[in-house]
Amino acid sequence: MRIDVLTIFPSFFDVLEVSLLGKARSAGLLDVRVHDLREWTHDRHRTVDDTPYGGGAGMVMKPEPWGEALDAVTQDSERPVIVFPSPAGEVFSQRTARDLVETDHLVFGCGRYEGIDERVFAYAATLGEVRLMSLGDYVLNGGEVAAMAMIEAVGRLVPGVVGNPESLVEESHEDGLLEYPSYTKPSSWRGYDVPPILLSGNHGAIAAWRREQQVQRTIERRPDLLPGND
Ligand SMILES: CN1CCN(Cc2ccc(Cn3ccc4ccc(-c5n[nH]c(N)c5C#N)cc43)cc2)CC1
Repeated sequence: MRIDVLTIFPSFFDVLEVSLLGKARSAGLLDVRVHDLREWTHDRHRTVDDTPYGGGAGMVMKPEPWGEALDAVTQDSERPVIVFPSPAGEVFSQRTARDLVETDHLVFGCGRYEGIDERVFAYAATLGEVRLMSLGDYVLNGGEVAAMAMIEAVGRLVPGVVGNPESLVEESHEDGLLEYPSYTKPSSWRGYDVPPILLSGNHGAIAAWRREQQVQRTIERRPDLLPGND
C-alpha cells in the first residue's frame, strides 16, 4: 500500500520512521511518502493561506497549492482514495480502517488554519475518491493528528505488518464489542490477583468468561455499540 501525506508540517510525521510502521516501511509493506505542501507554492513567502471570502475569523488554505500537490501525488495512480481529515467529516472507525486497507493508494490532505478552500474537495474528486473524515467530536488545530491516527489504524491491518494476525481479531471494536481485560505474571501483585478462571487451564470456561467481560464492559462504557442502539 502506498500512502502520501500532504501537510505544512512534514516533520510531524517523522515518528512514522520508528515502531511498527517503521519496520513495515523497511520491509516494503508500506510505502509512506510525506510532502510539504509549500513545495507547490511559487511566491517568496511560500503562502498557503488567505482571508475568507464573505468575512469571518481566521484564514483559509488557498486552492492553488493543493491542486498542484494533488496532481503531483496522484499522477501515476489509477484510483486513489483521498482522505481529508475534517471536523465536518464522517467519523473514522475500525470499520473505516478495514475498508481503507483494501486501497492501493491512500492520500491524506492535512489542512490547517480554519480549513481548506471547498473547491479543493470538488477538484480532488476528479482525481480519485474523496472522503472527509473526523477523528471524533472535538476540535483539533489541524489534520495531522487525525491523519497519524488513521495511518496507524489502517497500516497495522496491512498483512504482515502485525506479527500475529490473530491479535487483530480479538481487539476492541473488531467484533462490535470492547475487548476483555488482559493480565500477565505475577499472578498476585500488590494484593491484586489475576481472576482464577484465567489460571484454570479450562479454555472453554476462559473463552466464556472473556466474552462475558466484553459484553459487561460494553454495556457499562459503550452502550451505543450494542445492536439496536445505533
Ligand atoms: C467558518 N468556520 C466554521 C467553524 N470551523 C471550525 C474549525 C475547523 C477547522 C479547524 C482546524 N482544522 C484545520 C484543518 C483541520 C482538519 C481536521 C480537524 C479536526 N478537528 N477535530 C477533528 N476530529 C478533526 C479531524 N479529523 C481540524 C482542522 C478548527 C475549527 C472553522 C471555519
